[in-house]
Amino acid sequence: MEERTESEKGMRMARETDDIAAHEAAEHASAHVHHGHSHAPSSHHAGGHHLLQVEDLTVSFSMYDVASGSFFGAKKVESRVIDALSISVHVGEIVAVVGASGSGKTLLADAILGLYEPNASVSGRIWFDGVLQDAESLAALRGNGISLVPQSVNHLDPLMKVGRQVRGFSGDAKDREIEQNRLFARYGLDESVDDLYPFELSGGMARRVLLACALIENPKLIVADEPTPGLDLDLAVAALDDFRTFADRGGGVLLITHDIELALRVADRVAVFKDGTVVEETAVANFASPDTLVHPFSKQLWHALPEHGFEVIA
Ligand SMILES: Nc1ncnc2c1ncn2[C@@H]1O[C@H](COP(=O)(O)OP(=O)(O)OP(=O)(O)O)[C@@H](O)[C@H]1O
Ligand code: NI
Repeated sequence: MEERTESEKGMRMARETDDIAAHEAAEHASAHVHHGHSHAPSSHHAGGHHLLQVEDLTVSFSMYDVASGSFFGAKKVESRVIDALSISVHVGEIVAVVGASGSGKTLLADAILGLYEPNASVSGRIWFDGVLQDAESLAALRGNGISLVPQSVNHLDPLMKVGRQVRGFSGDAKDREIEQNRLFARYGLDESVDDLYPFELSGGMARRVLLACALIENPKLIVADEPTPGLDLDLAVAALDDFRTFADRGGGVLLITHDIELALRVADRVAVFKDGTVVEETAVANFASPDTLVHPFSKQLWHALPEHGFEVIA
């Protein structure tokens, strides 16, 4: 019930330059994680900013607590599902977000895309490409700088043929068609899929279509919310390799996934998510051993990996 409730209507607009200056200073004071991938290391030092920077993000929902009395006397309660979360993605980087089901990963994706449920109240700061955003500007960046690979295949328009959806409504029609053909070939989608409606797709095909929709928009940042379930291993690997290529060419990827093994293959850093916040943000290399991981939950995740015997430690 403190200052957070003041921002019911969306992201607080903290446009004071002092804020940003303080943030940049803090950023440069903290040690950067360097990794083996071949992007220009100057890209984030020169500009002094991240591609994406989320600070102190909090998302709560107001709901009626029917357990608290009679139905009509039910109190309205606030449930905080994302709590003071910070995360960043540099140019050239894939940051994997791993964690338990229901820990708020999809809500983080939604917040970055400027998608809010009517009963949500959101506070915090999100910078994209060095510019502080609000709910409206994030919504404007959707498909136009930031692309989402949504978790649910229900995001496809049920009444529009697949090819039309993949090509979208901006850009040069001819270029889009060429790119569509390339993506279809890449993901083993037959030409005939162009003419299908979403309900005619299998789950795996729908996933591949969602990937194509995001990649064709030529974004700077891809937020991928569980992009691989339902894909064969080689298609999942192909999808992640594409994210790697995309990042190496100067993009950024926030990769939300349950598949830690696959994530470790391509990511530069891992953000471990628990109960609505990032408990540890670490270089992929630190996942080589539980000793280089700091938080007990990260160690638990390590032990639960298949090659470490699915060991569950209380
Ligand atoms: N509109 C809403 N109103 C109330 N609670 C909500 C709403 N949307 C999401 N939640 C709650 O927020 C929590 C986080 O949900 P979210 O979908 O972000 O989790 P997740 O980490 O993506 O889970 P999964 O790994 O299963 O996809 C859940 O407990 C969910 O029930
Ligand atoms: Ni989710």
